[in-house]
Amino acid sequence: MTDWTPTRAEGEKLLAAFTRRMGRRYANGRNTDHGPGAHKAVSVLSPYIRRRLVLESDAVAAALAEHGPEDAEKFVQEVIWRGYFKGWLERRPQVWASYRTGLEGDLSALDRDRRLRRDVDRAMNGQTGLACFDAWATELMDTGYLHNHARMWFASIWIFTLGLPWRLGADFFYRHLLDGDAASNTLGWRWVAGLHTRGKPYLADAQNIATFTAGRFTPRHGDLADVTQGLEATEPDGLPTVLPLRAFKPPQPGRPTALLITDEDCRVEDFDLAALDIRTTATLSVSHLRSPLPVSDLVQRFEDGALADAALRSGFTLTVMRASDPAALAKWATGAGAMQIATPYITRGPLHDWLDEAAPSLAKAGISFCEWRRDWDTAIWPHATAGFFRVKQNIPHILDQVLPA
Ligand SMILES: Cc1cc2nc3c(=O)[nH]c(=O)nc-3n(C[C@H](O)[C@H](O)[C@H](O)COP(=O)(O)OP(=O)(O)OC[C@H]3O[C@@H](n4cnc5c(N)ncnc54)[C@H](O)[C@@H]3O)c2cc1C
Repeated sequence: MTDWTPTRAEGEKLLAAFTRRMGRRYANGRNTDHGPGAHKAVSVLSPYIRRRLVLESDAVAAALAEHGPEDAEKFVQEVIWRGYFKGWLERRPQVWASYRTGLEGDLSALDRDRRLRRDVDRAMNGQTGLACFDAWATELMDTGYLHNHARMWFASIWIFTLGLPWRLGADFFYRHLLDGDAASNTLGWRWVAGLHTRGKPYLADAQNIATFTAGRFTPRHGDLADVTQGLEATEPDGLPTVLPLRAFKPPQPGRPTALLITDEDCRVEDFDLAALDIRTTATLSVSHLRSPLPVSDLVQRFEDGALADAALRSGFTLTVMRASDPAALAKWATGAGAMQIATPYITRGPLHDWLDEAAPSLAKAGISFCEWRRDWDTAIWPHATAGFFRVKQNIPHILDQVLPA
């Protein structure tokens, strides 16, 4: 597959190599999971797109230029799913907060319930006896990647066949996926569980698995649960209200600035850095915040590499920080005489939570926290209030806003 070199150059190389496959070939072949080392029908760009080592707009522009709007339609839509999920969680941050609280509850239940712990351990270690599921668990841990269809089957089997708490499965993914993303992962699991499109759970079907693994796995029908109902009864109040997008402050030109680079967006060079009076620059590693449990070494290494690459491209000498004591952020900025921290927009997720904890010490030190939001997000998020359909209908309009004519 790929050696996962976490750089912008490697991401762009992968993008260039996959561009000729973004048309009909992608639309027809993308659902087949050929297994580790053979994911040729999909781009495997997600660890790069997730950190904006590759931009969604560049991937979409490449697909359209090579194949035209009709043949590139499916690829474009898939890339836009990511923006949809991110926008959806920005508009319903309550869902992220309840995931985190619920996960804490599920983890304490694991401490109390030996049988549950045994079953969850078996599932995570690929020891359930269900060949396809065990192979996906192993692939995830060994490579940090799983094909989209495998993610759907795996989550469905975890929830409905094995009867395990969905948040523990989402946490397992989040700790191991190189592309682990608070929005796509949490909402992907909720979608399978029937909590996102309420009442429509995703059913892992034996014949579908055999067909779309090209016969690598042939589970029997009786191995998998018949799913008649999702988990919607566990959230009787339904989805929370859609909130307005949160307000944010853009960096002020000329003010003494501390530039912060995180794996939220590893291309700070795209922003107008020359307008800022940059006094200090730091990378902040945050992957360990993904879960109360240890996050995989592959994820940590990818993040370290991506941050080092971003730092090198920024051209600044910098401090390497790890998100631990939230008060350290204000100390770093004031220590350099900065009055504002500038960073690409931080979406809902563990880093955002950590920054909430850092906010009182920043306010006390008189430091404003400033963000740049990319046009891509600004164009998609206003439509991310309900199902994907609303975004899909607006794709031509979104593309007009973000792609040069
Ligand atoms: C339970 C579950 C959990 C998931 N967790 C994550 C996650 O943590 N991070 C993540 O980036 N994706 C997640 N996905 C979405 C999807 O599986 C991956 O984005 C995709 O498999 C990445 O592989 P690729 O780059 O080869 O995709 P390609 O098919 O080549 O697609 C191109 C790009 O489009 C985006 N994309 C494609 N499909 C989706 C989708 N369904 N949702 C959101 N974006 C999409 C990705 O950025 C991807 O790199 C999850 C899906 C499910 C069902």
